[in-house]
Amino acid sequence: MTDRPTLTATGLARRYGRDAGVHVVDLTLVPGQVTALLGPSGSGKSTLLRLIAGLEAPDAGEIRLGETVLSWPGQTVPPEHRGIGLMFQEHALFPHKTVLGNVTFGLSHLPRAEARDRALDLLRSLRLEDRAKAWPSTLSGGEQQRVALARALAREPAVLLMDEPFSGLDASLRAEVRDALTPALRAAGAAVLIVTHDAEDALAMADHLVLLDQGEVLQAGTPEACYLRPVSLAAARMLGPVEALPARVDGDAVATPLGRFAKPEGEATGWQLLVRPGDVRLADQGVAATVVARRFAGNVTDVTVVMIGPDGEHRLTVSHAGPVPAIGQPAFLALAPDRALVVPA
Ligand SMILES: Nc1ncnc2c1ncn2[C@@H]1O[C@H](COP(=O)(O)OP(=O)(O)OP(=O)(O)O)[C@@H](O)[C@H]1O
Repeated sequence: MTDRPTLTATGLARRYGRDAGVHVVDLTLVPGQVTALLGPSGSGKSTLLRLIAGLEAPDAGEIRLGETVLSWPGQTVPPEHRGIGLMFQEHALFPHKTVLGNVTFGLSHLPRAEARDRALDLLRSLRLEDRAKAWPSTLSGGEQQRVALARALAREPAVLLMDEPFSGLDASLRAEVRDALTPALRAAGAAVLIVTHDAEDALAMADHLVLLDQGEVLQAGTPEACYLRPVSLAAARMLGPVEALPARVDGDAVATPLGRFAKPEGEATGWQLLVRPGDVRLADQGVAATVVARRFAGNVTDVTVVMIGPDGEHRLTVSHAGPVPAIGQPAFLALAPDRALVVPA
């Protein structure tokens, strides 16, 4: 595999009106790594993707691929000259070409036999070799998705941009296709950017995760770091349900309704404790609470409890595997110190 360049976006901005668009964003896409860009609707994901694809020019900042400048204010190298592959939601295959014909389509610059070999290698890596002669209309949604990916990878792009690649698939197929594609994506050696609003897809696929909200990067890092050490309530919420409890500074600790925890370094006007439903356990001893609601959810039960603290009542929902006290009964709560997420309020 040849060495492929890294894509670097620095100080990138594209504004629509006063607030919309992307504000100042830095992003690095490394060859052989999958970066997931996660954000709610309207957060600027598609805008960022269009800027990187060269479909739009930025208002400020620049995009480089290795040493080559691809975009700068008001200017952009056109999409077809950027060495960037695109796979958008509507992954329309050519209906009148076979699977193999679809994958070799962009390889007319290669001798036929070489194009065919490369396409067959890719189809093999995506477990599609026995569908090479099939027509697209005879493929399942998941197979069509994989053919579209093979077609995008065939040209060996330095960067591959994928916009909501799994949005057309139902939940069970989605996980299967995603888990089949991820190793093939890494092996292809391109710098991959996946745009998604699905936290599960992002956590499952990404080497590097970027959380985008209102046109700004809230946090970037490994999925584990973003999940276990969120920088704010907004960042934590993007990766799953979380509740906030008050935290009062007391020396070098914070006092919370669930106990005392270390105060993070740094200054803030106030702090809060974030709690994910699976991180609090019902234990034999701990913080006293009363069960006010229970909901069976398969391998866990979601238990809502009320705790009475010096500063009033706090309600919390805990996902607990195992026996749960009846409504109205006492329960004792325990939060492991390494699961205490104390962030600025
Ligand atoms: N061409 C445009 N003209 C004006 N406003 C735009 C344009 N494109 C996007 N916007 C605005 O910029 C913001 C970001 O839009 P963008 O499509 O990038 O978000 P997104 O995160 O991709 O959303 P979704 O998940 O719904 O596709 C939105 O407020 C949108 O209305």
